[in-house]
Amino acid sequence: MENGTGVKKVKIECVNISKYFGEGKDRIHVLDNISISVYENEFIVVLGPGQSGKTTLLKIIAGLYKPSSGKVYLEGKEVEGPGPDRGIVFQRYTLFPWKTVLGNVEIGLKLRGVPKEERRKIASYYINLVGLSGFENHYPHQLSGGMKQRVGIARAYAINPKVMLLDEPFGQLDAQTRYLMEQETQRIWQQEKRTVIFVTNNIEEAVYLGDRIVVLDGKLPGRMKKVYKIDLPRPRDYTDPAFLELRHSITEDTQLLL
Ligand SMILES: Nc1ncnc2c1ncn2[C@@H]1O[C@H](COP(=O)(O)OP(=O)(O)OP(=O)(O)O)[C@@H](O)[C@H]1O
Repeated sequence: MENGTGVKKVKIECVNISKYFGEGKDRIHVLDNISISVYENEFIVVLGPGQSGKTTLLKIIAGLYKPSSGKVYLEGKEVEGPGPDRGIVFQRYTLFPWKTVLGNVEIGLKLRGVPKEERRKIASYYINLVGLSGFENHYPHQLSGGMKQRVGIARAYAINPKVMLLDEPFGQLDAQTRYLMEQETQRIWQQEKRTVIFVTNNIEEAVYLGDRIVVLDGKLPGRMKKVYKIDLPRPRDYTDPAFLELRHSITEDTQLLL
């Protein structure tokens, strides 16, 4: 995170982001004055209950929505639309059903005109990183939910984005698979550091993964309620007393909201 001079480099900066949808009496105020600086290689978790504007915030950072006011900067440059410098993993599986695992992971590289041999090499590396070696020629319908999200993560990594944006990627998985995927996410991130913004409504997941947790208020418009710094060593352990204590105190702090 530090650049050798002890100064942390800001990767993403959200400045006074507010967002409204609709007009007149149908106008909904979804986000209010959100400001966050995310440092290089930091793992930021945005934690909030359903309908607190988390996905909207992520889509604004992705450039898929424009903020009603405020600005997002990536490495100091204003975000004006989507781009390959941001890799996105959504809650719902967004794989192409007619493409194999390899085809799905390669797609971003193919679109950028990376030659076949090179893209195969890059895709194979990331398929291996997410633990799917041997499944290159499988189609999405042959994969479990956890495996599909692994493909989504490999695909996002393969384009070598500056920032990874993950929107409740494990929200659809059963509890067991979710734990496994959280552990895998931590392992992958420790192996291949990236700046990550990870959205969830799950406190335990937030404490397990985050360097910092940004808590959004429970009712619309989403406002920043509190920011926690999580200094627990990695790999983290769900049963470690320090982990449980933090989880407990964040739950107590936010129980009216979550
Ligand atoms: N494209 C849109 N058009 C109109 N309203 C929208 C749009 N996207 C989001 N909203 C409004 O914003 C509110 C918050 O949605 P958002 O998906 O950002 O919240 P969230 O915290 O991610 O919720 P969840 O955890 O349930 O996915 C929604 O209730 C909806 O009213």
